[in-house]
Amino acid sequence: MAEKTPSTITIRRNPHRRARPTPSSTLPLPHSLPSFPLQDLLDIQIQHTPIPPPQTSPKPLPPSPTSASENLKVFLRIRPLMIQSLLVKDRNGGQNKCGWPKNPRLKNGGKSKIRKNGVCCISVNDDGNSITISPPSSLQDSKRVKSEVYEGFSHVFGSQSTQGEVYEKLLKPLVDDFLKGKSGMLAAVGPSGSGKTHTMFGCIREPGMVPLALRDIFSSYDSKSENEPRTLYMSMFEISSEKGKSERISDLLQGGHDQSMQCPTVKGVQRVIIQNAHQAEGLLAFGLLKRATAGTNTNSQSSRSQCIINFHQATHEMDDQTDYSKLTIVDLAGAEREKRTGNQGTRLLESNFINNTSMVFGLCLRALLEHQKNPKRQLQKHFQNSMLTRYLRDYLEGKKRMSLILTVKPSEEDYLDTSFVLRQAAPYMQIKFSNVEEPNNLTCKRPLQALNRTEPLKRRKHTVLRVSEIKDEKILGNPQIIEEGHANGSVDDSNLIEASVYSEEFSSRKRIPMESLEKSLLPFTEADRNYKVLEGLSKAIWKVLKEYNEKLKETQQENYILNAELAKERKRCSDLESLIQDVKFRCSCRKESSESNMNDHENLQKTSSVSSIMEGSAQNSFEHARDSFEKSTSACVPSHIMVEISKRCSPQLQAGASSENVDCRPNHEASDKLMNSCLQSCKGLDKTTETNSSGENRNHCSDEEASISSVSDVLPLTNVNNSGYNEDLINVTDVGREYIHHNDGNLTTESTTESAAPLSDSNTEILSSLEEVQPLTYSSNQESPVSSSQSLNSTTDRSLLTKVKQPEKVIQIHESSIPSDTGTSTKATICSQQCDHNNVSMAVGMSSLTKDSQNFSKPKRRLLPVSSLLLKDMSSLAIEDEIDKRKGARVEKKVSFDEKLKSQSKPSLLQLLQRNVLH
Ligand SMILES: Nc1ncnc2c1ncn2[C@@H]1O[C@H](COP(=O)(O)OP(=O)(O)OP(=O)(O)O)[C@@H](O)[C@H]1O
Repeated sequence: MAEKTPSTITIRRNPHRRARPTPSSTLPLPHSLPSFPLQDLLDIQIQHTPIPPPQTSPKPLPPSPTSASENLKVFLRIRPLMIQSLLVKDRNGGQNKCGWPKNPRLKNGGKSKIRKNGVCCISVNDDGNSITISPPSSLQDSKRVKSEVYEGFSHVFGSQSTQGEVYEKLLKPLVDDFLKGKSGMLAAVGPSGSGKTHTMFGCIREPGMVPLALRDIFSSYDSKSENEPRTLYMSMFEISSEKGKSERISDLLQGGHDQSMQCPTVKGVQRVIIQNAHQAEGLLAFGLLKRATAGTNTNSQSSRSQCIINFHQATHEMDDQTDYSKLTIVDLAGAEREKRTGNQGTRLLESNFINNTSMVFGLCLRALLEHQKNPKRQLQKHFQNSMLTRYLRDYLEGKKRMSLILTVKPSEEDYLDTSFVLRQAAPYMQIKFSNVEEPNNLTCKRPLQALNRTEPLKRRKHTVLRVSEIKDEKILGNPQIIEEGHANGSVDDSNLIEASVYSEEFSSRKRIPMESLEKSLLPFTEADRNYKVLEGLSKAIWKVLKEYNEKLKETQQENYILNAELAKERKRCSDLESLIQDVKFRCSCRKESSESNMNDHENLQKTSSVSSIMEGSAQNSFEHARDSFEKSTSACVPSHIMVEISKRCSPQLQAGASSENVDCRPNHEASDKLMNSCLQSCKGLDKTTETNSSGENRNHCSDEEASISSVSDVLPLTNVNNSGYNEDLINVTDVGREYIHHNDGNLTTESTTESAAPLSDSNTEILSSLEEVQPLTYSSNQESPVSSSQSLNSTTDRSLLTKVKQPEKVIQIHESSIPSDTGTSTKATICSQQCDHNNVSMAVGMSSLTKDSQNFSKPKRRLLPVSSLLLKDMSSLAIEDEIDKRKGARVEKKVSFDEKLKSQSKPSLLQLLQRNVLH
């Protein structure tokens, strides 16, 4: 059912809220929103304070004289300008020991600007506690930088101040406290070449703070020696850069070596008992000579390390390791800009180290100031970032008194460096030392100070595991620190370190209840869980990377194998190519050498195949044809010819059929002679052709034709290409021509006889037939274009006939019987097979000549027409090469045409023979 929807919607508005005054004593409820303090905002009265002049910077708050706590004393000393000019003079005069090239960015090698150094940019105000620094005119115009006033210094020493004046105000109070048992420290801070080392150590004519302090101390000892005999110890070492990568502590006293540091003490640094001031000055001079210095563009003898000198005072009742008071004097290496110094290489690495240490030093003081302004804010542990600050940790954390001396250069050229140092150091004056240790507390050494803090991560892990391990033992470290970190919402690494330190310290002493343990373990259990999660994640990543590494190795192995196989295949290909080249070379050699054509292996195989084919069929046909031939020609062919035919043909055919290496040359010659003999024998047939028309011969002929066709089938002509066939035809033609040539010789001797008539009469047809063949001869052999008619008509021209002849062709003649229906017909079956383009093996099955005629008185007359007709008929066959047959449809047509010719060749040949014989 559909619910009924109200026709009207009533919106209920909440009643108007009235702002309730929040009781000041009670906190607001968490769910109640405080009212917007509009009335309070309207009641605020804006006080129109006078705008300070633009050229002056906002004044830092001066230390309140009424404050009970003691502020950090910051002194300022301005180096004389004259000295700078002298330094410049030395630099230009070649007396500068600086071996580094001058900064190329400085125009004219800095000479023009150096001359401007005569202008001072710092002026000491009348109160003696403030200065006014004015930028150069160039900066005032371009960047609109105005003059700045820095005040609040404990004292400002002008350029004309002496070392004694500085000592009286700077170090004398610290020395007095030192003698009274109060520890203190004096550190010189300032840019490079500003006079820190000069202020601290001075020279023979103007001894610095340290010699003056020694003199003051020993004078005090001399006056109080009888009452309170004390022993003064001295140590001197430097902290320098180790190739720009790490820090190194070197003992500067005689016989000192590189030392290791265990905060805040330096392990192994010599403590030398000072007997008098003269001895101490000698040690100082030795230490300064040993100190790392180098020349830069700003200072010919620039300090490259932080030098620390400690004076320890002890009474005779104390042991060596217990100090009554301690005075530390630190000469920092001056911060420097690369643009000014032009440092390169090692100097640049040193410069980075020096600037880094100076920066950390300033950060520690800033952190201390911020912590003092806001005690809830955790004191940053910047002191861990350098050895110097670690060593001076107590001073930088405000637990011991210290004083700073800022040294600056007054020239306009150094305006940027000077203003930077002043801007950085101005806030330091607000640092207070409210928790200064009493003199008696100086003897107390914290156990944690002996711990090495260079491995905080390792210590933290150890602490976590340690806490988890001691969970059952209900032992925990300092709960106060842990709770402090827990109250702040986060546990800082430093707190963990501290906790670990104090846990070790207190673990053996204090047992706490279980509730506190569980409460204090919360951050550690969470950290432990996070640690385990990260550990599992890292293990998983490591496992995946390991698997990928294994796959990569497998792939590389496969790649190697494939490369090896590829190399093998390439080698094999190269061998095959070389083999092919060798075969080609041999083939070319065979081409050139016609005598050795048949020696080729493939040709031999083909020849052997042909011979093998012929062996079966031709042998039978031969036997049959020979019988027929002997039978038919026994009457008309002379007996000696028959004997010759029998002699030459039979062994050759038999040998050719049986032997693989058939040398067709003898067969060729034998066949030529056989042909000649046959033709000669046929000469006598021309007389009987007209009278011979017996039907027996026709029947016999049909039988013989069947045998010939069978031979033709066995010996197909498809292996004969155009050229080969033409060559074969030429050979056949040559046979006839030889015969003609041969007869020509006979005719020459009998030129007036009757035998000359057939050459001119009936042999005109032979000539015409040969004319048709002759172009093929020239086309295939590129002979000179001599017309066949001419050569043949001039029967006496032996040269031409000889030219037509190609003795290189290998011809193999097979005898077969070609019966003629007229009794004078002659059939020649050409069975040729071409092994290659230049190797022609031709088998001509010479049919037996059947003749009924008994008269062989003029064999010449009929011989020529018969052979010419035979050639003409054969030329008209246009037998194609088998290779061409395989090439396509066009070839198929030819194949069909050949087959057609094969089927039609017999009647046409017979017709031609009959027609010519009748003619
Ligand atoms: N108040 C001065 N009176 C006379 N000569 C001074 C004064 N201040 C510095 N000099 C000279 O200036 C040159 C550079 O001074 P010093 O080597 O003390 O500078 P620095 O601040 O120590 O430089 P760095 O930090 O590179 O070591 C020295 O030859 C020194 O004698």
